[in-house]
Amino acid sequence: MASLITTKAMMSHHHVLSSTRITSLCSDKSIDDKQIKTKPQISHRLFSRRISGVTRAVINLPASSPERESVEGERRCHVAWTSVQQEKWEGELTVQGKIPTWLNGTYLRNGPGLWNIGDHDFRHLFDGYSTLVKLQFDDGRIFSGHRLLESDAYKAAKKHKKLCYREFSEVPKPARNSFKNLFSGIGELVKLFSGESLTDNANTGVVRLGDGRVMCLTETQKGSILVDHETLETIGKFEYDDGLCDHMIQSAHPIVTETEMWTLIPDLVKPGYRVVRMEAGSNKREVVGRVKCRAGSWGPGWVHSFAVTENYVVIPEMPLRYSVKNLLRAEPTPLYKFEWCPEHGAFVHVMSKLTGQIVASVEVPAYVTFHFINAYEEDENGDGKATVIIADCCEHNADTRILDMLRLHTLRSSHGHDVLPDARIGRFKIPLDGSKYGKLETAVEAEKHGRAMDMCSINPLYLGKKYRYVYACGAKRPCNFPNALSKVDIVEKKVKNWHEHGIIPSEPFFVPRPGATLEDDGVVISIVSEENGGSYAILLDGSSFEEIARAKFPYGLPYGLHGCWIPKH
Ligand SMILES: CC(=O)/C=C/C=C(C)/C=C/C1=C(C)CCCC1(C)C
Ligand SMILES: CC(/C=C/C=O)=C\C=C\C=O
Ligand SMILES: [Fe+2]
Repeated sequence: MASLITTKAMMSHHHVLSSTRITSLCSDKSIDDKQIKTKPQISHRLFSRRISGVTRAVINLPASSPERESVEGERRCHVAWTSVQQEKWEGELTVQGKIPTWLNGTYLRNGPGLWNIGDHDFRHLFDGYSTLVKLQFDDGRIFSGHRLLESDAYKAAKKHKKLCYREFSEVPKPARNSFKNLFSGIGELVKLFSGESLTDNANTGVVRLGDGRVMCLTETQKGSILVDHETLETIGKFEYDDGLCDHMIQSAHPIVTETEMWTLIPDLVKPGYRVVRMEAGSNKREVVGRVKCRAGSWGPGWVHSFAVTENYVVIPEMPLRYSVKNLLRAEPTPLYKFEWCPEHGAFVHVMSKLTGQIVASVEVPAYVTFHFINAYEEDENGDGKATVIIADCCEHNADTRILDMLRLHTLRSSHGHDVLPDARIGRFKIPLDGSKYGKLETAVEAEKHGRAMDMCSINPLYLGKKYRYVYACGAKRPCNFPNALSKVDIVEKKVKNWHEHGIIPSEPFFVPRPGATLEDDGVVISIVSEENGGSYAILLDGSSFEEIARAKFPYGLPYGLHGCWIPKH
């Protein structure tokens, strides 16, 4: 059987893994002929298909695969939007350059990596099944691997060869029998509001909790799943022990420190958000306070992420709002489960972490953001009392088109075309003096980072504090998706960009050097999908933003979303 896994990788992963644990379909030398014949077939039925109009990259397919023949001569789509071809792989990567000796630990990245079940192709980037990728840095070497997360949604899809749970844009097909339909329609409604039909496909983020547990997340509360960061095995659901789960949804990006976790739980019935805190080591979230939405009876604003300062929680109320009407629709609307209601205002609320009281609630210009970057308190009078909250986010110029640009068909068919809507670093200024209005300004001229801005990270030691550097995906135009890594100095308003032709890099993740005193003393890690179907991990110097090292994967990895760092103990 032809395999892309190089001999070197096959030999060297024995350094970290016992051979019995190597279960990759292509890399395991120990599997016998029978397994070789059956396993890839099972895998191909689930994983490998032609996509309408375009074809998946074929680089992972065995030379003899019938799939290879059927795709020869057709246009390939970028590997970033191509499903992984096997459930798991592990091996050592060959490093070019030199990994800093202090970089010991695991970078773990989550993201949707499988976008089809049987004959059914998913519609949206956010629908894909969670695929974890690890880069384990060990004394200058990198041991790597990927693995599909064993969520109930993925396991059911694999077993029944069809979609069984509601994903971001996909809804399982109702039963065919029309008599049954009436009852099943009511049943579906009940299942939606009980959360039963919602996905637990935790494909968005991954965090290391203060007690060392590693949790994958998405926007459904069921989609909080614990994993083993070394084997990438799924441990099981994170069981919240607090009775707050009837609220079904959550922010995909909790804010986690060594001692606690903060998150937001939107309330679809009485539009608002619960602000909750969970102590490290606990499974119990305590409600610190509640924010009532300003836009009256409309659904709460979509809250993918939020921000904190040292003393406050910054809660966005975007004009892009959850829509119960759209939630009930089987077919997606242009804005999926949301609706755009700028006429009802855009707001930002600020809550005291200590008392749960709202200390500011301001109207701001309309905005669209997935990701807050950071926030801090500014003391304009120099008397030690905060007068204004600064909150920065990746802002899409209040243009909701970005949500639909992330449809897989668009991503696959428009590579190289300049169709990516402009984005910027949006800076909210929220006065703490009771003013009605806050400001939203462009922090740094967007042209300097190619008018794309998303998937950000900062030095985690500056969380909630005055800071200077943002690492994010920017662009080298023309492009249909952020295709560069950018380091933005928001104080000096300077940008350093890193780009190679045809690439799609994932979130640049900053890891500080232990003992460093400068904010940008550290490295930036990203995983890059290449136009030729390959992929590599890249390490940039946090200060110069120049390449320090790279390590090629023996196969192409799709785009991924967010990552975390787990230091070696
Ligand atoms: C990948 C990513 O960034 C976002 C994923 C969001 C998901 C899976 C949202 C799912 C939802 C449902 C399945 C129904 C309820 C609404 C909503 C939270 C949007
Ligand atoms: C990948 C993305 C936006 C890119 C646009 O420029 C958003 C991802 C959101 C979820 O994590
Ligand atoms: Fe996100």
